[in-house]
Amino acid sequence: MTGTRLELTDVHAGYPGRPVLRGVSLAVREGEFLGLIGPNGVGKTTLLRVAAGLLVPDRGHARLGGRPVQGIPRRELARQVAVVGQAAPASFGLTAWEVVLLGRLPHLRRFQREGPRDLQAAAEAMRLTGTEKLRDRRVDRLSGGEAQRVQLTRALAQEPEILLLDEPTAHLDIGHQVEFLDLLLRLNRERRLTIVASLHDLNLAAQYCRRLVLLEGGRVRAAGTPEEVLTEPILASTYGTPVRLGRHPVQGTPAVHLLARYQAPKEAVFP
Ligand SMILES: Nc1ncnc2c1ncn2[C@@H]1O[C@H](COP(=O)(O)OP(=O)(O)OP(=O)(O)O)[C@@H](O)[C@H]1O
Repeated sequence: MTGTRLELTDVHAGYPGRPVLRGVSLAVREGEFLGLIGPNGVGKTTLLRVAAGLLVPDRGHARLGGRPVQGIPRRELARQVAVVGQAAPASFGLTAWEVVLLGRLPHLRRFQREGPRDLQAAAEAMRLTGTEKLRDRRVDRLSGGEAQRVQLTRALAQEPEILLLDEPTAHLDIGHQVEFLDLLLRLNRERRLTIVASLHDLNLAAQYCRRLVLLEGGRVRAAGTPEEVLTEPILASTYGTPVRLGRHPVQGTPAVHLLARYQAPKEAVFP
């Protein structure tokens, strides 16, 4: 029996004049790979920010290993939780290697320089994500996908217990999407890294996550296995568009087919 790593209890959170989460409760078990899904603006990023201790809930609690996230000193929190956000943090002029080394900061004392152990962790993370080729490139001159892979590398160099990822595949081509998610799954299974990722691609979410949490209206609309959450009625009402559910031909996981609502008359289609 594995324990709960991260727990949100009746969390209400948002921004001045804009309540977003209105009573979200969820528990993430140790070694779990949880997918967070839901329409634009529903609060996925906000939930991840609360979990990372970057946003204080107005009501309710976020707990990490049973302790209130807000009470955990910053550096200690950063040794436990790594975040890969949608927007890369400002890193003007830094090379990929320098950005990856930033992941070691929580492990260093003030003014302490990186030692062999830190250099090794950074190099190992680059090897895992296949970003060695980008090592000496300036990150502000990388493509969106390359920059995203460097940010994951920084997060892995941090050697966290929990990885929180906000739309990690947003800028990636299909080859890199699969490579990225395969890597996450491998880290999850082989190193028991606990992962929470917000994902818009419901098919990828179904293929990679054993459990999904669907947000709607600031609350959890559905939580469970992909089969339990990805149903035609739930998706149609949450996303406001009809869908058809099928099966992935190889993995057997739910496959969501979108239905175009506009049918062009045949004669209007150019040869
Ligand atoms: N810093 C902010 N100040 C004010 N409002 C914000 C801020 N950040 C986000 N919001 C608003 O809070 C709501 C939830 O945003 P959030 O980014 O959590 O949604 P999301 O589910 O991650 O969306 P998406 O799928 O589009 O990335 C949105 O209406 C957004 O406009």
